[in-house]
Parts: sequence; C-alpha cells; structure tokens
Amino acid sequence: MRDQFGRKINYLRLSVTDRCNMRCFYCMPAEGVEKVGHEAVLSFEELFLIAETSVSLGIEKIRITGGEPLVRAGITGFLEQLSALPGLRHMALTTNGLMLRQMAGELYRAGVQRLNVSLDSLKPSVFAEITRGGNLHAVLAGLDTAVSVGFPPPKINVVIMRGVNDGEILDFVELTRSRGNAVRFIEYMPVVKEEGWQRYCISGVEIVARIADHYPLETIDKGVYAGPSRDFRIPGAEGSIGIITAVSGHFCSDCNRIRVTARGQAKGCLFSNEKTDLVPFLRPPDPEGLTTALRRIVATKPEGHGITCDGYSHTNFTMAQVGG
Ligand SMILES: Nc1nc2c(ncn2[C@@H]2O[C@H](COP(=O)(O)OP(=O)(O)OP(=O)(O)O)[C@@H](O)[C@H]2O)c(=O)[nH]1
Ligand SMILES: C[S@@+](CC[C@H](N)C(=O)[O-])C[C@H]1O[C@@H](n2cnc3c(N)ncnc32)[C@H](O)[C@@H]1O
Ligand code: SF4
Ligand code: SF4
Repeated sequence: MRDQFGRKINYLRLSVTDRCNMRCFYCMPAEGVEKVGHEAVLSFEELFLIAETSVSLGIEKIRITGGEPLVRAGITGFLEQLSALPGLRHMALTTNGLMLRQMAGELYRAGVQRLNVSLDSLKPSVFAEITRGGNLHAVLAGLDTAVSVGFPPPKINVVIMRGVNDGEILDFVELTRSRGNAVRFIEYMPVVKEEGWQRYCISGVEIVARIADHYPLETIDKGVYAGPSRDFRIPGAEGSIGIITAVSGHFCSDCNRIRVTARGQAKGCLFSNEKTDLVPFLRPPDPEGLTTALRRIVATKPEGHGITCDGYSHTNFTMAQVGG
C-alpha cells in the first residue's frame, strides 16, 4: 500500500490492551485513565481479523504494543496464531519488561522475533519515580532471561527527560558495548502535559552531541522495516545507539506505519485526531468493509505532525491508549 505522499505502508502497530502494570508519568496520568471494559477491548479473534486483513493488503511487519501487552491474559496463544500468518515477515513486541523473566521463553516459542524494552533509568530510585513504583531489578533480570532463551539482545527504549535521567545518557551508551543492546534515546513527547512539562524537553541533536563529546560515532544504514530511529555505533560495539526525534525530527517523510488501538480505533498518524472506528466491521465480521476502512486509513494518512516542545496543544490521549 502507498499513501498519497508515495510512502510505502508495510508496518502495523497493534495495541492489545490499554492496561498497564506500571504508570510512567510521561505516559499516563497518576489517576483517572478511563479503563476499557471487557466488551470495549477487541477480542483476540477481532484483533486477528485486523492483522490478517492488513497482511493481505501488504502489511509485512506487526508490532504488538499496549498499554502493557504482557498483562493481557492469553497473549502468547494469540502471538502464536499471528506468527503463523502467511505473508507476515516480522512480528515484534514492545514491553516494559516487568514480566519478561516469567514470559520470555513462551514469547520466543510463540514466534516473536524481536523485543523492544522500555527502560528509562539504571538507578532503582529514579526508575521507581518515573514508573511510579516499577522494579528495576525485575526488568534487568527480564533482559537477561530474554537473551538466555534465544532472543537477540532487546532494543532498549529510553525517553530522555532533562533533569530526570539525562545524566544517565552515557551509562546507557555503555550498554551497547557491555551487553550488546541497541539503545534508542527517544525525545519526550508532550502527551500527558503535567504542569511545567516543557522543562523535560531535550532534543535529539543535543543528545547526539553529548554522546559525540565522549565517543567516536559511525552512522548505520536503516533496515527494510526500520522504525523512526537514526542509528549510530561506537566503533567495535556490538549494539547500536539510536535517536528517535519524535518531536523535532524529520522522519515523517519515511513513515511506514498505521496503528490500531485495543478498542479498534485505527489511526493514520500517532498524533492525528482523526480516528476510524473499525468495530462496525468486526461485530459482526465484515472483511470487505474492514479492507475498505484500512485502505482509507492509508489513503488519508497525514503528511506529518505539527507538534513542538513549546506551544503544542491537541486533544488529550495517553500513549498507553494508542500504543506509542
Ligand atoms: N512520532 C512518532 N513516534 C514514534 C513512531 N513510532 C514509534 N514512535 C516512538 O518511538 C519509540 C519506540 O517505539 P517502538 O515501539 O520501540 O517501535 P519502533 O521504534 O518503531 O521499533 P522498530 O520497529 O524496532 O524500529 C516510542 O516512544 C514510540 O512512541 C511514529 O511513527 N511517530
Ligand atoms: C506506550 S508504551 C507501550 C508498550 C510498553 N508498555 C512499553 O512501555 O514499552 C510504547 C512506547 O511509548 C513510549 N512513550 C510513552 N509515552 C511517551 C512520551 N510521552 N514520550 C515519548 N515516548 C513515550 C514508551 O517509552 C514506550 O517505549
Ligand atoms: S510507557 Fe508503557 S509501561 Fe509506561 S505507563 Fe506507558 S504503557 Fe505502561
Ligand atoms: S508523527 Fe505521524 S507521520 Fe510522523 S512518523 Fe509518526 S506516525 Fe508517521
């Protein structure tokens, strides 16, 4: 599928829940997130129909996200079913890593090819502050388990926030040498917008400059299903360093993705207010209607976003509802 700007759309981000076992302050408000009732969340059959239809239209990579995808009961069986879809070339999952210690083995056997793990601090107290109570030790143990069951070292996503964890940039960079992880630094996106959120903003340019002050960096070419990350490597390091300039960046011209939320809302762009409700094509199943709706999402996909780290306003959503 190509959109009106000639971009090839081959990547679906499919959210399976908007519930989470952590509450990162940049992603969810402390309280007051509307919980999706059981009937509002798509069943695995409905999610599968969306995946199957998308793949028949040219989607080759599906990333499972949430909320926290691993808290959804029955997730492994669903992933196993997805991985058997003819035409699906790549199945990946983004997780906070809290349950990986227990679940990495079954995820690997279910056919998940790659894990991205969100980890914003290597200091237990800062980690607990950012995640409002998360256990750093469990996530680090989960990263080790993932490798021990056969996964390549997970990609680590770090949202960099000035005054919160920007002092740890070089510690994370070291993981590319000591543990072989790809570490991606993500610009903080103003979605929750608590009082004074502007103070957290730090640009990808500044992050790279701070790293380049200490290490020589070589640029790495993107792969076919590459996401928005711009990648570098310290010569000789096994892992790479990525920068995701979600706010300042210019990767919209290469955008390859659409999104579907756990409630069946399809979005052409992470930040767009336009949503298409797929539920009428799922209850009862209407594969033709679904095909038309998905084609329309691609055809009307916006060119990019207009968000900035100063005057930005939009209707509120939480990343946990959309899946990042
Ligand atoms: N602005 C913007 N941010 C995105 C987009 N896709 C992912 N992100 C952000 O990038 C960060 C990492 O996302 P991941 O779930 O690891 O996905 P990815 O970077 O596409 O991963 P790969 O498929 O491994 O390249 C998260 O903070 C996402 O919210 C996008 O299309 N636009
Ligand atoms: C919404 S989470 C869902 C998957 C899983 N719970 C996790 O944390 O990896 C997906 C990604 O969105 C990122 N994210 C959430 N809110 C963000 C924000 N305000 N700015 C930048 N990235 C954000 C997270 O760091 C995570 O990498
Ligand atoms: S970023 Fe992921 S782990 Fe953190 S609150 Fe959002 S959904 Fe949960
Ligand atoms: S902001 Fe929208 S158009 Fe730009 S990369 Fe993200 S999803 Fe694609």
